[in-house]
Amino acid sequence: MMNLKQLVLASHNAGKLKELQAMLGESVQLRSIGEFSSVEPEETGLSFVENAILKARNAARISGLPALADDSGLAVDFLGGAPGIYSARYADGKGDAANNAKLLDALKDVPEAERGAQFVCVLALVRHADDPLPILCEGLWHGRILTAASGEHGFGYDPLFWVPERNVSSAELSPADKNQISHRARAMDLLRQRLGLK
Ligand SMILES: O=c1nc[nH]c2c1ncn2[C@H]1C[C@H](O)[C@@H](COP(=O)(O)OP(=O)(O)OP(=O)(O)O)O1
Ligand SMILES: [Mg+2]
Repeated sequence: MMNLKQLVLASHNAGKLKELQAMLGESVQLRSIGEFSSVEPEETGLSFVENAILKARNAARISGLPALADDSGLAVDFLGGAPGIYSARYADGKGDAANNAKLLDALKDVPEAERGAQFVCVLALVRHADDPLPILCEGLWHGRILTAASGEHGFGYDPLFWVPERNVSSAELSPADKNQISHRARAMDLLRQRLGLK
């Protein structure tokens, strides 16, 4: 289908690169778009799908290689699905710690039963910048937002995301465990199937 030994990851997030590379194994080498450019494209889409495609096309254009993009985020029930596609920008670009603090504040006094949330991941793979048929795969992960941060692993909102099936926060899971059950793992599972890698 395409030469998957040279796949560029359209992401400047080191946490994503680590997780996706671990899931793909050694048969596919993911190269970061950071090797080619430090300019991040503006994520102007209104959906995870649109932003994933936009990032993948941009990376393919810059690198000349097939490109994989991951657009992901946290949809909190009590907030009507926010921050959603704006998760990375929730605290106006001040970073993970500020995002987490803002989320804790937004859910202050909200009881446990109303703290449901989903991590969402959309993966988009394009063979070239103008590919008319991107491969799209989605994964969801259901959990709850904690009332305080817990755990040191992972990135982003992991310290605030309670994983009911394991009784720990996402940041308390080992990387290997997170990579078995996360939203990203589910999306990658579908992608591997679509590519005939499993
Ligand atoms: O497994 C996860 N564990 C914790 N947090 C996560 C996860 N997956 C996504 N997230 C959060 C991080 C960021 O606040 C937003 C993604 O935003 P998103 O634009 O897709 O990624 P990004 O800007 O960090 O890197 P890039 O766009 O270059 O791929 O959702
Ligand atoms: Mg981003």
